[in-house]
Amino acid sequence: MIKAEGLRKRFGKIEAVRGVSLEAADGQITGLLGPNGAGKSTSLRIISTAIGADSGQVLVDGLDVRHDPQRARLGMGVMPHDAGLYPRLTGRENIRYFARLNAVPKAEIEARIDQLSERLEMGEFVDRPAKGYSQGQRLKTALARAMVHNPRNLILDEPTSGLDVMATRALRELIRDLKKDGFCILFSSHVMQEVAALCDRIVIIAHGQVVARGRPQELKEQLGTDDLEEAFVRAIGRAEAVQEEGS
Ligand SMILES: Nc1ncnc2c1ncn2[C@@H]1O[C@H](COP(=O)(O)OP(=O)(O)OP(=O)(O)O)[C@@H](O)[C@H]1O
Repeated sequence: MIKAEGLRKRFGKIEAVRGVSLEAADGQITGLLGPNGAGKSTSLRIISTAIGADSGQVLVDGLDVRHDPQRARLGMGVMPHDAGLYPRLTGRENIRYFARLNAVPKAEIEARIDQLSERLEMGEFVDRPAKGYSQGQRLKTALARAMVHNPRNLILDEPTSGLDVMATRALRELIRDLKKDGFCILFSSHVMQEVAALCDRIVIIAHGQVVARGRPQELKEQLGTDDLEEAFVRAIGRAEAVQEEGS
């Protein structure tokens, strides 16, 4: 369970995140949806402790990430926007390195990697250097790495970006399976169809602020349309109108 309250983050003159609050429950898929530059990655980076917020609070399974970042991190698996693999290491070595960082008992590491490699259908490439990986192979390795310490909360930043149709479908299936297993999944996307296909709850963000939230059906009702894509466009349009009034 992830709970963020009043997150704010400024980079010089740019206020990237301006009071974002959101909740992602166990056994649910929560989508953070917004156009380019809306503040999705920054919010997820704050939640996953990659960067600190200027203000606001993040609780992961009730633990305040600022007070106990190490313990909070053990409860989270994070797949950043750029997979961030070490190119000279093989997939297995990348995953093993993370397992050690996250205090997975040495005796369990190889079995865990084999299990994940099978679940994610990594095949022979897991033992090849990451340097030559395709985008899909990079993502699978990054996901295995995020899951190696068996965290209950998964944070995925644009997980399907750059994947072909088949790989996107496979990843969606996997995310649905993880949901059935009770994981709390929070992922970001700028593609409405992507979020519509997967999410139980959607949080729409624009200009660093949450502009609408709810189940897909609730969003359609709130924004007065039967079409989820149109609902997204209307929510963003309203945020832009408010932004222009204020400037
Ligand atoms: N390290 C940084 N230094 C300066 N500005 C930054 C930094 N990180 C993010 N920003 C700015 O903050 C704003 C929000 O960026 P962010 O990456 O969170 O958006 P996003 O919603 O994830 O966008 P995208 O869909 O394009 O990845 C943007 O204007 C971006 O340029």
